[in-house]
Amino acid sequence: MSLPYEEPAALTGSFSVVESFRDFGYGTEEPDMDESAASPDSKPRILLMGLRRSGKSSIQKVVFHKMSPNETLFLESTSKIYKDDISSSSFVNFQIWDFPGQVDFFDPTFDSEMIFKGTGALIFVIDAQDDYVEALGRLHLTVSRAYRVNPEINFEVFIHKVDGLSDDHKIETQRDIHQRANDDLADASLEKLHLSFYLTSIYDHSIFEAFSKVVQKLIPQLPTLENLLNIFISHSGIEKAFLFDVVSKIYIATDSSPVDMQSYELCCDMIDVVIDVSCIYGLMEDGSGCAYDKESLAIIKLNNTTVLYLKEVTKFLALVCILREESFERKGLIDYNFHCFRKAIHEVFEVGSSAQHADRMRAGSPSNSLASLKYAALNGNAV
Ligand SMILES: Nc1nc2c(ncn2[C@@H]2O[C@H](COP(=O)(O)OP(=O)(O)OP(=O)(O)O)[C@@H](O)[C@H]2O)c(=O)[nH]1
Repeated sequence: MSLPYEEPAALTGSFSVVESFRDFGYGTEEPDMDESAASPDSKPRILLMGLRRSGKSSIQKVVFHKMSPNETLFLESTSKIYKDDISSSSFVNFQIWDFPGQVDFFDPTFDSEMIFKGTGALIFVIDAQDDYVEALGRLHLTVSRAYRVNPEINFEVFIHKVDGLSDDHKIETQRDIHQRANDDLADASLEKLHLSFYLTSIYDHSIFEAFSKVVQKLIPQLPTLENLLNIFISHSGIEKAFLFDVVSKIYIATDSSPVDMQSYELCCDMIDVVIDVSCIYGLMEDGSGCAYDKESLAIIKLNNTTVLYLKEVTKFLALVCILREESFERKGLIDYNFHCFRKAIHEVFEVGSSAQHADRMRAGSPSNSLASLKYAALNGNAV
């Protein structure tokens, strides 16, 4: 039985402007004429590869199309490359190409030049519940071939379906796969080819976390975003802040304190609550209106003196913060600093018109307002 193709969540339809990066095929809030004219195939891409039934389509459907994990049981095997352009619904502005498990690199119709040249990341999915010897052989063949065409690709290995494994077994499997894959590369004198490994499952948040990290590596402005988040939280008494792509719940940046899974899950759940409540009570009677827009703001006080604070940053992005109740007493300060932060984010992504962008590029100077941004410090002084 095949499931009908699922449109991204309801909130996507209400978005009206395009927000995206420029350097890696990302644009500005004003739709760029060149980009809108560009063929979807020219967009940078993330490839999902791996053996049959390893879980590639499930990952793509769960992360980007809100399919519930249980529904993936009914997904049919992919028989040809499925190109999914998610840029209309998400900040993540590239294509995801889902490959069929039986792809044959030696088939003359397989154009590796065309496929690997415009690729930003290649995700190789290994089913950890299955015998992975064949998958390791396939991984080696795939990455070595892709590396020869394009050494700039980020190679990411998802050790997938780990929900069926005990904690010890997970660690052991990861160690073993890591060791064998790198030995194979060393034997082929491909030590420079770097593989990153993630333990993933569609039945918890690990798949969103892993995808977040894959996407972050493709964001040229990541250090700037992290810096802005660091400044924002340190001046506002906030413990942790994530910049979320609302539709996919991928976090595209966070401050430099370590991410613990629980905080990330808490923030993901908050997004779900906000969107659900907004869909029920925020839309017009005829169903028109936006579930997520400029006014989107939510504060949730937990019974352990923790406060969750969500605010709209751009039409695709939300800032979700975790802070203590005492710090939230200075809400005015937080709001002021958020205002500065939001402005800076818009500057980073060149929210201005494409003409302004071109002018700045010609002048070679960063934006003035970003340089002159002033946060209010906790002691009241501007910094
Ligand atoms: N337990 C578990 N099962 C999963 C997970 N992800 C996917 N599956 C299951 O794995 C099976 C295969 O998933 P698909 O997404 O169709 O696999 P695929 O790699 O796209 O398969 P092909 O299209 O044949 O290449 C489905 O029954 C999924 O429900 C996971 O994280 N945990």
